[in-house]
Amino acid sequence: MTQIRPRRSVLYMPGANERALEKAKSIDADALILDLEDSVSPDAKDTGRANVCAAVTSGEYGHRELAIRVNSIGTQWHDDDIAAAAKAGPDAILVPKVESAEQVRELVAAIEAAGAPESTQLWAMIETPKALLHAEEIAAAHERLTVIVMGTNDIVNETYGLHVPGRNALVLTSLAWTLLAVRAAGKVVIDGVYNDVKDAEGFAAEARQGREMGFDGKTLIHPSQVEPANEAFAPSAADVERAEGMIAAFDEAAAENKGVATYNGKMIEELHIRDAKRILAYAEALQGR
Ligand SMILES: CC(C)(COP(=O)(O)OP(=O)(O)OC[C@H]1O[C@@H](n2cnc3c(N)ncnc32)[C@H](O)[C@@H]1OP(=O)(O)O)[C@@H](O)C(=O)NCCC(=O)NCCSC(=O)C[C@H](O)C(=O)O
Ligand SMILES: [Mg+2]
Repeated sequence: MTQIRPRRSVLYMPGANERALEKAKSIDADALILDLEDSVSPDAKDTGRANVCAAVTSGEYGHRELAIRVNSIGTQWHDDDIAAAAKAGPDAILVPKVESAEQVRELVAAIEAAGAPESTQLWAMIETPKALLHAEEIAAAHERLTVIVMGTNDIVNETYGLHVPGRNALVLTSLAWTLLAVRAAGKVVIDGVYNDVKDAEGFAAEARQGREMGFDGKTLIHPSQVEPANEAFAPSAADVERAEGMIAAFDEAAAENKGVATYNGKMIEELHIRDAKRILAYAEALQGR
């Protein structure tokens, strides 16, 4: 079982917001996206860049995975962002609005040329119609690309859609499609943000929906969303108990040379045991968090 890295809660924060960067040291998110793109105004880009690089090199964020979201390819800030981020060496450099496998390969070459440490992964956002149509090639384009992040705000914007509870149109066109493409490439995929920071119920419903679809976690915009995201995407005590029971029942059947068993009246085969073991590995990875 490959090492599981929990990414239940992936909290964005504006790189120019020093209070948020400070507060994040005590927020129980699995990962932080230190943003230089949409949440940072043009006149604050240089300050944001300096802040996020200092945050990354401070070593004060404990187990939290740190990603720097740079500005997209072709913007006036992109090259300086890549150079500074590569030098700071975060766990990941997140690039928005990626639209092709060729761009992924160019980005890997750029962060390597800028001296990024081996440990710095590339994460890409899929958030435009062209990116969605190329999701499969993007996800499979390079082994250094390990995580895909959904940009649902930009997708709704670019498709002239509406933000509605249940995200019907988004689920059918963009979310399910990208999830399949990323899983086919054996990568990690994180769901988009929920914009109404005051609507805890709506957030919980959307986080549950993302969990049921198979997303690995959810990107967040406010600290109040962290705990409900952690709960939605982590195996519950009941999940762990069921996984242990399934494995025990299957082992008993296997001892009698049977390849199929039942647990609580439901059929279990090898594929169910693989998932049960993944759940136990995930629960173990969360121990001590
Ligand atoms: C949305 C906000 C602007 C709301 O901010 P504010 O009104 O300050 O919220 P609160 O007063 O409730 O804040 C309470 C305390 O929490 C701190 N805080 C708030 N947000 C964050 C955060 N994201 N990370 C860390 N800390 C945070 C406040 O400083 C308060 O602290 P204190 O009172 O001193 O204890 C704000 O939440 C915000 O800026 N959120 C992030 C916005 C962002 O990063 N947007 C970009 C990503 S979304 C996106 O682009 C997705 C994708 O590209 C797409 O296309 O979908
Ligand atoms: Mg976006």
